[in-house]
Amino acid sequence: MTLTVRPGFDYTDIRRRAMQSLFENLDTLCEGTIVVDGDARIVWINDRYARRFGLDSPDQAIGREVEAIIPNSQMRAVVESGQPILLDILDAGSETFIVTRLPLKDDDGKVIGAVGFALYDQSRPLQPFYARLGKLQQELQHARQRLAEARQAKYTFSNFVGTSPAAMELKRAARRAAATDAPVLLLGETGTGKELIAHAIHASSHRAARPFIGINVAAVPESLLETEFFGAVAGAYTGADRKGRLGKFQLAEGGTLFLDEIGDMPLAVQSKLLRVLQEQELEPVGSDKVVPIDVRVIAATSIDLVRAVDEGRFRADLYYRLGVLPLTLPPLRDRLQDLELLCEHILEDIARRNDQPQRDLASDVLPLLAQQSWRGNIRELRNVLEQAVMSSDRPRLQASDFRGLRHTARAPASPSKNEVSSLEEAMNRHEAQLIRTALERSGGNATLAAKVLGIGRATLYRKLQTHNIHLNSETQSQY
Ligand SMILES: Nc1ncnc2c1ncn2[C@@H]1O[C@H](COP(=O)(O)OP(=O)(O)OP(=O)(O)O)[C@@H](O)[C@H]1O
Repeated sequence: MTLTVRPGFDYTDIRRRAMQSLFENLDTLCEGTIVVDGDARIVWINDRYARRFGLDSPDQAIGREVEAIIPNSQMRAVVESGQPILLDILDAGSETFIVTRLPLKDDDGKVIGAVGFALYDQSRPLQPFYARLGKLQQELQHARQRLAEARQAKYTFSNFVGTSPAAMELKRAARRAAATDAPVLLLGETGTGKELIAHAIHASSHRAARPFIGINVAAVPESLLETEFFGAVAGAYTGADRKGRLGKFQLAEGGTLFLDEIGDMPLAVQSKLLRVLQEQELEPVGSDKVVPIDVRVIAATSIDLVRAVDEGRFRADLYYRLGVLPLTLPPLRDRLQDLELLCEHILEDIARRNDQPQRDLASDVLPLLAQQSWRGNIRELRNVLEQAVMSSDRPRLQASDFRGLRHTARAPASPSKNEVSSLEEAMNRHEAQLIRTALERSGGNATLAAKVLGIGRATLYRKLQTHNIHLNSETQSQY
């Protein structure tokens, strides 16, 4: 067809010249030019490109399948699909090219081949972009790695120090829980190691390679809790921001979500959480689409959850759902047998963190520590040891370095209200109970138990006989 839109101008000729000039310019300016036929066999390749791929002359390439000369070539894909690849990176062994590939069509529009131009090699004009890209990629990789590390479990069961029967039983039960996928409810006073055990359960579960995400329910303002948990789509007004954001459930996908202080969760959020746990899917705030989730939940609380249920502050159905595997962490005062080991472990940690030699404890310190009530449990023990380390230069800490700790025996438990008996009988029973408790808490160490009770060791042995209390051979060997 001859176009004569404007007299004196042959548009077909101009188009032909434009194409020819484009081809010739690209051929001269480019690192390489290649033309293949409908079977992706090389019809033409320029000198420079042929040499790049180890040929002495372009003739050696003619008629051969393009991949035989350029192993990663995508020319066949262009021939087969008829679609251009306008910008791509061709990895050619030690070199990388920016390439463009166009299909060649006959007058009927049938694909009869393709032409490819290697625009630049990376050592030339794109070098600054490559450098920048490489740097950004490296930064991204580091950031991803840091994030992945932050989302890994920080502790394993080996970090849970303790060999007392109570600690061993807890670890056994927690290991059993780790082998299942059921929700776990960690109960216990503050500082007993609930968070540590949550990490350890995740670390030895089949989800270990996936994220561990923790959230302290009590620390998040009520108005933000829903978004924090379930996320929000862009545009949903959540009081925090208008941008969409992922919730902790989505961040924990495939892994474990640790809900600390679950007892502080408002009732409205409890209902939504229950639905999510039941349905295994959630709706981000402001969205009408459900997102399936695969997350194992470990919840923890230091409040009396049964009482919260009785008082209507915590949903009974959620309590049962979360409490499939309840684990109660023993308070420190019920495992004083572990006191020495814990102190050693904590003092070692303090020394490592401060890059100082490790301190140890004089013989009068453990009995003093054993007398404390430890309401803050191991966290409080750590604080007390840290303070003593800071306030003293002695390599062996003395009782006098523990200012603020009092030498007082803790109040004994009160006898049951239902018991009615003679005073002598009650006193005897009470004394036996006190001795048993002291022995239990001092891990069977009679010297420690005698100190806690404020009596001599000989007196203790006499009383053991009177009350027919036996020491097993394992604990006797420590006296
Ligand atoms: N058995 C243990 N062995 C060693 N360290 C422990 C042990 N239990 C707790 N700790 C340490 O005591 C501190 C408090 O533990 P953690 O935060 O796990 O307690 P928690 O029960 O979750 O407390 P809270 O209820 O206040 O959140 C941490 O530094 C933890 O590493």
